[in-house]
Amino acid sequence: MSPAVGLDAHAQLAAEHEALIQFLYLAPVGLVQTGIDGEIAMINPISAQLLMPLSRDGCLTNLFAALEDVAPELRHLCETFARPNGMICDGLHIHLNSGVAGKRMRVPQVLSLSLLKLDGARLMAVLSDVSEQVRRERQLRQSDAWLNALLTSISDYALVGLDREGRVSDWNETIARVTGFTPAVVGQPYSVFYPEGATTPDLVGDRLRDADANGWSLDEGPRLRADGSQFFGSSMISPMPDRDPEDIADGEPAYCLVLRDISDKRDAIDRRRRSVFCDHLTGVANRRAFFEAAELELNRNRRTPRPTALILFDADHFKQINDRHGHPAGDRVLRQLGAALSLTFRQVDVVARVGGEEFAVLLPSSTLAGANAVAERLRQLVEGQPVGFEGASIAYTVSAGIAAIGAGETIDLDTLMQRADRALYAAKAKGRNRVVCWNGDLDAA
Ligand SMILES: Nc1nc2c(ncn2[C@@H]2O[C@H](COP(=O)(O)OP(=O)(O)OP(=O)(O)O)[C@@H](O)[C@H]2O)c(=O)[nH]1
Repeated sequence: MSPAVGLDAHAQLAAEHEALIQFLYLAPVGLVQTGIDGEIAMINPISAQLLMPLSRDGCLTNLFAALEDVAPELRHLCETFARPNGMICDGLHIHLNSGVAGKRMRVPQVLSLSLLKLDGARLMAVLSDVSEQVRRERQLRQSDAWLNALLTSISDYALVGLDREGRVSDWNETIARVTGFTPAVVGQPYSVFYPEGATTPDLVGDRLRDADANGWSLDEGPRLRADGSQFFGSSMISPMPDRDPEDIADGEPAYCLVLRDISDKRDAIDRRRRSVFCDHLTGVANRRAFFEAAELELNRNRRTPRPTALILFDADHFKQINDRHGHPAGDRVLRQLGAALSLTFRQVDVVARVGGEEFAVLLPSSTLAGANAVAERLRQLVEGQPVGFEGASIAYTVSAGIAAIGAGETIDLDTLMQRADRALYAAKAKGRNRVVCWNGDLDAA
């Protein structure tokens, strides 16, 4: 090798060494190069900052000595490392609180140390402050422990995570305890906990929107266990706190459903509800309950367009029944009609007595044709079932008028009621004991 070439190579080596030193100094982690006995040959500023609080006399000359109080095993670990090079320890957590004075915030509490044997004479240590990460992990473990304690100790609540579409996002013991459902329930809409007719896909979505708008949505009524048996329950849905809907991936929990078995409170709840919202004679909803429910449904309808139908039923020649058999007999007929309506319509339909012998039924998510079919079934049922009263058999019939809101149509409740009323009037005019659906011609007539 000529002297000139040797000089060039030497200069290049020196430059590379300089660049390496620069890197070590600027690296975002603590780096310390030591001899095999821990004597420090090079230390970058971050390491110095992390290790200085550990130094007893204020000078850092030996890594093992600096860490003696908090990681006394380190020296022995290196001495017994037999291989010529390799990783002596990787991400060893060194807890500083016990040996180091000053536990104020910002003073590192936990260091992570990786120690690499470079060759027979040199070690390289990589140090970082992982206090925050360890604190978060501990917090997470504590929250998990709390949650587990809750999940194992509560017996009459089921805590169900729901995804953005209202599907069960994960399973836990409380779901099994209250409903008997296995992990196979994951991915199913939460209506799986409702008996048939107690909710519809539209209502499932409505409750989620209500929870978004108001912070929560509560409903009470019959609930279903996995074995098909029912219980009286309350369902409270609330959006997961502090979660941006945009950030929630498919299948991740977006809502929390608290399903509670309140069978023991059913009587009290029923009594309270009946006294405010039920018609005292027939037990179906009263006028007030009907108009409240109908307004609510039409508001939902405006937000999420879908068909909704309204049927008005009126007992035919009811005055004659009263006149011929007496008022108590008339009352019996009205009670029987209320019961027949409750049995014929779904639980999501609102059956109400809105006048003396007039009943209204609001059918969410139903078309005119669908409502017509059920109204006709009810008409035939009444016609074929005379009411027994004090030895007399009282045959009677009903007439019905139906109006509906098509998906995307916006009609207010007054207009809907007027249309159903006109259809009912037409049914009476055509001879009674029939069902008539509203159409534009009725308005003209
Ligand atoms: N028993 C009983 N009768 C009632 C009650 N409320 C209203 N009525 C009676 O229902 C009858 C309604 O009579 P109308 O409005 O003339 O109607 P209708 O006889 O049914 O004749 P159409 O409706 O035209 O077929 C009246 O006689 C009322 O007194 C009630 O709670 N109990």
